[in-house]
Amino acid sequence: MPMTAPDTLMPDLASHIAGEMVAGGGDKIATINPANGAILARFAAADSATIDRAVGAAHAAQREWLAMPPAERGRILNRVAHLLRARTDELARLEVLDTGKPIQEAPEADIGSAADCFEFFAGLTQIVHGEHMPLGEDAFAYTRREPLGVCAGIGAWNYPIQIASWKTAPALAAGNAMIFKPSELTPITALKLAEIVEEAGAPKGLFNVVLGAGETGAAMTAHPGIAKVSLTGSVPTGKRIMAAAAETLKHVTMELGGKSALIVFDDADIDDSVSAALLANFYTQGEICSNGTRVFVHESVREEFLARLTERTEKIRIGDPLDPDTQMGPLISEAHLQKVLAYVEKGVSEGAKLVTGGERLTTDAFKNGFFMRPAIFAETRDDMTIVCEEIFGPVMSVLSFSEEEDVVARANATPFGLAAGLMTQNLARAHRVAAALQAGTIWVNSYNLTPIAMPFGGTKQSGIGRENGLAALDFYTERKSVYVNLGKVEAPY
Ligand SMILES: NC(=O)C1=CN([C@@H]2O[C@H](COP(=O)(O)OP(=O)(O)OC[C@H]3O[C@@H](n4cnc5c(N)ncnc54)[C@H](O)[C@@H]3O)[C@@H](O)[C@H]2O)C=CC1
Repeated sequence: MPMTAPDTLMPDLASHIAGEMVAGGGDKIATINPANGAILARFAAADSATIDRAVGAAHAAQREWLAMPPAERGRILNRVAHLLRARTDELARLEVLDTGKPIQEAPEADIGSAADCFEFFAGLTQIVHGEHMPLGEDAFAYTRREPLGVCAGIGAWNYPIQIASWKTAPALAAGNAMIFKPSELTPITALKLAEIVEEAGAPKGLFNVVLGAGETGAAMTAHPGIAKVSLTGSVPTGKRIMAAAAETLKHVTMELGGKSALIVFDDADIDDSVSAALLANFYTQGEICSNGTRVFVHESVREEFLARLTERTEKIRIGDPLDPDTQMGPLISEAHLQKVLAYVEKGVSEGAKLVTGGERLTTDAFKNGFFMRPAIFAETRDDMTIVCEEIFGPVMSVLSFSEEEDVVARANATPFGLAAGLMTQNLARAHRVAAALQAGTIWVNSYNLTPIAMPFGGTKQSGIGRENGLAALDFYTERKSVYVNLGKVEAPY
């Protein structure tokens, strides 16, 4: 049993392969609590020998898994959902320690979403089946929907167990095995998920977790025994993984970054619009890929909107993320905080008006953590850096507009296409604008809700493929066509 080092909260972590803790031979990495900078645990990155071992275990377990009746596989995935719910408090606390997100959020948005996902895909194991094609008297064809084999999942740090589940549940439901690498910044809860999947009755090795940073992810992407890579991460990492996956022609799913728009029309309910803008920018400290960070407000309601928005933003309670009253915790790391603060500076230097926030919190309660006040910029232009680039922190840009056609064109003028939102009471406008916006998800009179039944994913440079919904199964299966001839074989020779 590993010992807890005197300066860490937990014992050393290790990759989880076929039910065993496997210390990798790679770099030593520490995961820290962003609320106070303390080291939570250390681990060694998985090296290529460790990844080989995970791939071997996954192939063996996948054969066993596939031999089980689909209904039995569904029962096991349902047990995973049940165990996740039963352990919500413990898992939510770990997620908060590792990510800094407020404990107000984690039980539902993180652990609840993970459980919902296993439950949804548990119900689908029996419908992963093919089609029959009649071809006349003497022939027919049918398709089989077969799993890809061993899939790799690579995660970001903002929603660790949710990302692990959104990849693993559909992969397993379709008959695959999964090797998951959480972000090196947030490795803890994926390891808990591995224990839970085994406790639920899945064959050991069906779901493995390898720890490490980019090098480990790159070794997974290059591995010939892995059939698919599903990434949640930034656009530059997505491009690197896609290029590397081409060497072995792997399937890829890419859940990448965004710079989404939220459009507030003049007939929208103003308080609801402010609520949507807050949810679209400041939930999880603004560290959400689908955030609507370009808030376009109709010029006739802009002043009123901005006043109410500022008032509510200044009341957001920032503090210890484990305190149930806290509404915003620290950013994930010192480096990330510095990056976000640099964007705030850039906004000011390019002439945007900083209406509120944007500064680091340094008083006693905050001094070793990575806290900042949520920032709102007004008087922004479409060409400013803060309006063009993904910041991935609590920084909102408010822009104004007068014409629907013009605002839709401006909302679409970005290489990203993950999500968008619109606030209006006009039904025809809602559907017209939803159709015209170039994004994978559109929220009408809401923002950032991701029920598992609804497919989620990006267009343009925000991604390829979809997670969740029935759609996700397409990205974890292949169709095999079987042509059956009942007559004589006709040949011209
Ligand atoms: N579309 C979506 O569903 C979501 C997208 N994101 C995006 O993720 C980004 C923030 O997360 P980060 O962890 O900072 O992203 P990142 O791109 O730096 O890292 C993501 C993961 O990729 C791994 N990685 C890095 N280099 C790699 C390589 N060459 N080969 C294989 N793996 C590699 C990292 O270790 C990490 O596990 C933002 O851009 C955000 O928009 C975050 C959450 C959801």
